[in-house]
Amino acid sequence: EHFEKGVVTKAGLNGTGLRVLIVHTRWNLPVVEALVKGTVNTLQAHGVEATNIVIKDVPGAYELPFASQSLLQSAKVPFDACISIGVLIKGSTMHFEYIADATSQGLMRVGLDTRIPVIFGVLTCLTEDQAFERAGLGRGPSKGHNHGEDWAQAAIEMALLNRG
Ligand SMILES: O=c1[nH]c(NC[C@H](O)[C@H](O)[C@H](O)CO)c([N+](=O)[O-])c(=O)[nH]1
Repeated sequence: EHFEKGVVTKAGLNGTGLRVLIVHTRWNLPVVEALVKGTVNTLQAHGVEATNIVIKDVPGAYELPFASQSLLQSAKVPFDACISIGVLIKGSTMHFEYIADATSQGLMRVGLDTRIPVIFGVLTCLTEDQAFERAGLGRGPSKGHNHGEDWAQAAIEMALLNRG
């Protein structure tokens, strides 16, 4: 295991044969698209076949819990993990706080209720720059780090743990 930016990744994660659902929002789409790309590339780099990655989109972060639950429960072939991706950027009202809290509590509940690991792939940013940096699109001296890479690894690790 090595320690990088607070993420402890496990060496040797093998995702071959795992089926992963990705649900992403359309709000702040350029950042979301970079996060989805980082997630898919990392899943495939760890052996998850492209045919085993299903990608669906919803309007915003508030829709992520319902859509994740609905898609997990209606799947003809069960998923081994779900990665729910969105980008919340603080505006001038309290809207951000309410959505961030509802979405994080909701996604936690979906994982526990469906017994399928749901990875919290929602960036809760105070500024646009924070969002770009956490998608590896940093516009300053550093490009930042694409958190989709971490979410993909967490999904594989949790799916394997859940398989027992
Ligand atoms: O995904 C987001 N949804 C946002 N709002 C929409 C919300 O997620 C729902 O789609 C909407 O409230 C309808 O349910 C955001 N802001 O309001 O700022 C945001 O930054 N990101």
